[in-house]
Amino acid sequence: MAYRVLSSRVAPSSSSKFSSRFMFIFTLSLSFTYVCYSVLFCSAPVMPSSRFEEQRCARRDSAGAKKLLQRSAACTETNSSQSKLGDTAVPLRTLSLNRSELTRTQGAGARGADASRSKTGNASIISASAQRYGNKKLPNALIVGVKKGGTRAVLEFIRIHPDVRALGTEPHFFDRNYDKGMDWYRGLMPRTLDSQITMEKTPSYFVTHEAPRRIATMSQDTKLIVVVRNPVTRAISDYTQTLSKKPDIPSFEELAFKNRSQGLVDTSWNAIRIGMYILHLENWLQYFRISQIHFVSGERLITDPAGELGRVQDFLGLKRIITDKHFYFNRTKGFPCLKKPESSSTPRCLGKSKGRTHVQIDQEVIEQLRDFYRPFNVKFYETVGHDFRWD
Ligand SMILES: Nc1ncnc2c1ncn2[C@@H]1O[C@H](COP(=O)(O)OS(=O)(=O)O)[C@@H](OP(=O)(O)O)[C@H]1O
Repeated sequence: MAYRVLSSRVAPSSSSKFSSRFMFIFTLSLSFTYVCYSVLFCSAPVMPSSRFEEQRCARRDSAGAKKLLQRSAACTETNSSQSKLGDTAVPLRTLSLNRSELTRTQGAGARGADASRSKTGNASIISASAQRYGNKKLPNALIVGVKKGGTRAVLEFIRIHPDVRALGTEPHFFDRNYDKGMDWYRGLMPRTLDSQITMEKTPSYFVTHEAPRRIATMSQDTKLIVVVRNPVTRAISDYTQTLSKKPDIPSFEELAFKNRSQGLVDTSWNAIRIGMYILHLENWLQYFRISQIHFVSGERLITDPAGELGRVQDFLGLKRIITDKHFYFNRTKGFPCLKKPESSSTPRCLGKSKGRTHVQIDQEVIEQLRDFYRPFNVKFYETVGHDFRWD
């Protein structure tokens, strides 16, 4: 038999016994090493260690906004569970992108996507990204008045700030459209990142009796901005605007007085009533602390826009980014305008309806109206703690 032949041929000697034992032990230790190696390292690609996965997700996060959208479910789950555990090693971030990511990842395409910002002259990359990736939120700050005070200028200037996103049109939610509901209102808002402030301006809110209560119902933390201007000049500006639309209306004097010789002013005329600032302010103070309301001087907004905007930025808790270097005085317009923004080739002034030539009003009429407004102004200065020097 073959076995017998073989056995007889290879007779076991003591040295061969030793070598086969050695081979057996060597093979066994090799196998043991292999098993240990497999257990320790080879399973990693199948079930990655959480630390490895954290680092991988973190690397992906820092790779930018676009890649963020391609995040794997594993990354999301990892981060979610971390947030539950309060682990801050890899912060939980869904679509709230940080500034450096946005700056790095968004190029000319994103800039082009934000048409409205380009139009306003400072389509920052961050704002463009906000429009694409942020959420629509109810405003945290409102420019509530006053009509013809300079509200458009404040809105257009403050929205240069990368941490502000503003609705360009006046939504009139808290006066005319309140019955449309908060979801309708929110839907009008631009998308904002978590770090950004959402704003809108509707100057008629300041004189709408229900507006303060309604705004306080939305949020008692809403920051309010009121741009005030000499009430006499404001009334003339208001009248000039109405006249441009309806040339057949009575003269300013006829509308302003019930009886001019007796100096009896018609306070039922809106152009007059709006300028009685203290009366409207008292209504706001039923719902908001005075510290929640910031008053911009309409006069200084023209002579020193950077100074006024500096104070607005402070009030909103923003870094002072808008400074002198953003403005130039346009001689043709006769007003400060925005300098050429980085993303646009043209400087930008406000439209033709801002900074109109006023209708000529008799100096005596102006004096009579000054006298009329003086006590209201004095009370207003005392309440807000600032003398606007309209007298
Ligand atoms: N930079 C700049 N450019 C143009 N106009 C400026 C500017 N800053 C303030 N103003 C003054 O803004 C006044 C218009 O105010 P509003 O924007 O609040 O008007 S409105 O209520 O929205 O219709 C407008 O009033 P009028 O001069 O009577 O037209 C301006 O005096």
